[in-house]
Amino acid sequence: MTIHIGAAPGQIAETVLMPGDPYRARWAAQTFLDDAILVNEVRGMLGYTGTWKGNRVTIQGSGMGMPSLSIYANELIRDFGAQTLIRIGSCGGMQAEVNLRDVVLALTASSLSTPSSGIFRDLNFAPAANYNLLRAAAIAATDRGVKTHVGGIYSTDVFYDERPDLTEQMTRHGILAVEMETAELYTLAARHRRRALAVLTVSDHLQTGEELPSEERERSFGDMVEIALEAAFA
Ligand SMILES: O=P(O)(O)O[C@H]1O[C@H](CO)[C@@H](O)[C@H]1O
Ligand SMILES: O=c1cc[nH]c(=O)[nH]1
Repeated sequence: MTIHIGAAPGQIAETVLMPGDPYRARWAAQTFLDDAILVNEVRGMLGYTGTWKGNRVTIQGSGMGMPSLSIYANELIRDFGAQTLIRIGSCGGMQAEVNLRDVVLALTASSLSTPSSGIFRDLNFAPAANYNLLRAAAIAATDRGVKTHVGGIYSTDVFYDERPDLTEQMTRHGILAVEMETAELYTLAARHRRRALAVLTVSDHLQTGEELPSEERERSFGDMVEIALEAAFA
């Protein structure tokens, strides 16, 4: 048990999927895991542990933004021994070819700052995915026939952005999508020698203003969860 995760020792699996939304953690556990049990509800940040094809998996909400994810990822790694951490999140498309429902596999995550920025100071550390997870996820997505993009994403601190110039620069430099957690997840994984990946679903588009209707989200998010599970145990 830690300050933010009430699970007993041994209740967290070595493989952890991390959605921002705790209700997505519950839905994914109930939909994809066998024998899922609730292992955390501190602050309503739900976590479940069960099995997928016989493999133990925990699905733990991270909350929104890098400071929140940083708390959960740190405790999962340092106190519960998590080895593989895969974010399953929504993102906003930033390129014309990145459409609603597409999956984005984050090769790298650029950011203006992360909770780890104080460590790097003026060094531009490049947070990057684990290659084996990324490759396995790309194969799983192709096998499922899901339109998938692999490339750089942008992890921002603010959803309501007052710096449109930053979005413009990111788009200009080929960044595929924006979300709010991956840069810190990849940085923590590098620091602690763990495997990390972000598998994202495009839920809206910054240039076109399109949004995925809520009733269609579940099917699209389902592809993302299964790609993450297949990559974790490839
Ligand atoms: O759908 P999740 O995983 O929460 O991810 C995205 O959605 C939230 C913003 O609405 C941020 O957490 C962002 O990263
Ligand atoms: O952080 C996010 C997540 C989804 N869509 C966005 O535009 N931003």
